[in-house]
Amino acid sequence: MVEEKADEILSEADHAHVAFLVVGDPFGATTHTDLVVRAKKMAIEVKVVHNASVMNAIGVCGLQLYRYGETVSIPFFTETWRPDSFYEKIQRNLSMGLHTLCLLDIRVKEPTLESLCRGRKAYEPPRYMTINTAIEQLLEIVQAREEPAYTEDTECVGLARLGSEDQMIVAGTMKQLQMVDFGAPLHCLVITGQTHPVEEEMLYFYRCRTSIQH
Ligand SMILES: C[S@@+](CC[C@H](N)C(=O)[O-])C[C@H]1O[C@@H](n2cnc3c(N)ncnc32)[C@H](O)[C@@H]1O
Repeated sequence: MVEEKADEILSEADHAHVAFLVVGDPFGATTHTDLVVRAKKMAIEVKVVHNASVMNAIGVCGLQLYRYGETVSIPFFTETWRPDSFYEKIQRNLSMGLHTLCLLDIRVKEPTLESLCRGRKAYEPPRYMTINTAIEQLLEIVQAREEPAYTEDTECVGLARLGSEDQMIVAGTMKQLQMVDFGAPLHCLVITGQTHPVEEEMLYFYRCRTSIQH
């Protein structure tokens, strides 16, 4: 709705107070910033209540928020659509020694192919990308590259259900993390850049061992 029918949200503000609730921080997504820009252009007063975001909650793994480069989003690959534009961003971050936060695709309310053809409303079951699928796709796109920015031995941190009682954080190589069952969504992944000794000390607590880490 915020992407396609923002006008409906904004036009209500003519005669009523409108609240727009988001997951995470309102400025954790560009579409929300766009909504504020449009509201301001229409002279609608905007008040923001900030919230915790995945963008700062990942600090829990010990990698310093100051030492991250551009965040990337990893979409589900399909048979015919396998975009890899995130690769250059990861490469750039790693060349500067910076960490990369990878946000993983969420597919909810996706119309089924059948419903699109028949004009009836039916949706695919929701899908949330796991850390395992993200790593599989990340490794697939470096297969054909001569000097890949990362390999299956690159250090990463996988984080699941951040902020909940059963959050799970495991540090290890891509190959190691691929073997871990992170459980229910949401998942995200950090590709580790150069680390400071204090970052290493903290990562030690989450290092991939034979038992599952919490
Ligand atoms: C498009 S981002 C939206 C972020 C949100 N606006 C915020 O500020 O937190 C959604 C992605 O962030 C990551 N994410 C959000 N919350 C998370 C959590 N609690 N634990 C792990 N990953 C999370 C997942 O990869 C998820 O698919």
